[in-house]
Amino acid sequence: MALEIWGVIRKLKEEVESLFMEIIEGRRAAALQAMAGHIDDEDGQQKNDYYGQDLLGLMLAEMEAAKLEAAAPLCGQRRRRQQLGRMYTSRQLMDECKTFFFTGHETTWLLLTWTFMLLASNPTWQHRARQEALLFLHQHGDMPDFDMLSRLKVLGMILLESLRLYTPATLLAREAFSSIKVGDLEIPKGLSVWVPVLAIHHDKTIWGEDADEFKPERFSEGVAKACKNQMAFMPFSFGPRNCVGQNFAMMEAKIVLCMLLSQFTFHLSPSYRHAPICILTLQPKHGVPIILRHFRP
Ligand code: HEM
Repeated sequence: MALEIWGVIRKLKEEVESLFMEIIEGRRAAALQAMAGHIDDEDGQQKNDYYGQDLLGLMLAEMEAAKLEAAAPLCGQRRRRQQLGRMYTSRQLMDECKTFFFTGHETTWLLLTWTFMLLASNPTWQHRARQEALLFLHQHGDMPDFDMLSRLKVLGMILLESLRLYTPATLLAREAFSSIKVGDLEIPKGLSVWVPVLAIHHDKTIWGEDADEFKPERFSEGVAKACKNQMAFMPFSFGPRNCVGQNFAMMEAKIVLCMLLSQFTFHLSPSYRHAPICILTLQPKHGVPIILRHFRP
């Protein structure tokens, strides 16, 4: 049985990797074709956006630039690029794509899924969120920028409370590279340390007796005032390996919420069964069926 599972995992891994490789090679081929047809822009400068402006495009353009520089006589810039390790192989590029896809996709859909469940079960907060979204869209139109989105206070509080109660990444794993002492704890070299984020987010000694309740107002004056120790709120982790996509994720979630709240009301389907389970991330075992109704202001 165990061997069978490893076989399935290996097959899935190969499938995912060949899919990413196909995307990368497809992008490269399209860029080469575009370059062959149109080398210079109006100022006679070589264009560098043939690969596209998304993350994959930027990484491919950087790889190409590093390759060209490697072929040129050694200069300061070339040395700098090599120092920064930008001479990626296609395999490394594919690994980067995998990291971003898996860390960025599932976590964000889980944040949105749990937030819709919470709003559908809390009509008062749903109403407050919709009022804010409608006012925001009225003031800023369809193309809000990052600064504007950061002013969405009610939606921000709701998302933080959702990240606290149903944090997508339920635990953080680390390994001690050397023996250290943390408070009273002696941690020997090589020990695996798991930080139980979900349990910390529900700890009544930190958040109060209402720790299990949905109360976005606890974040009305920021994270520092919401609990006894602001390090206890860690949906995106802390330190040098924390989430590089956290601002992007919050921005994305606010845009999706604004758009849907302005057009629909949400109600939990009677078939909804509340069953969060941890499969690395915190997922609704039976999904979150929601009934949408067109909203007319
Ligand atoms: C609600 C959404 C998200 C949550 C809750 C989340 C959570 C986390 C957490 C807890 C970590 C640290 C893991 C650890 O320390 O072991 C992490 C790392 C990471 N996240 Fe996110 N993430 C989210 C969205 C995103 C998005 C949208 C992206 C990319 C666009 C992203 C990219 C990454 C990457 C690349 C890392 C690894 C950073 C490193 O190892 O240096 N995440 N994320």
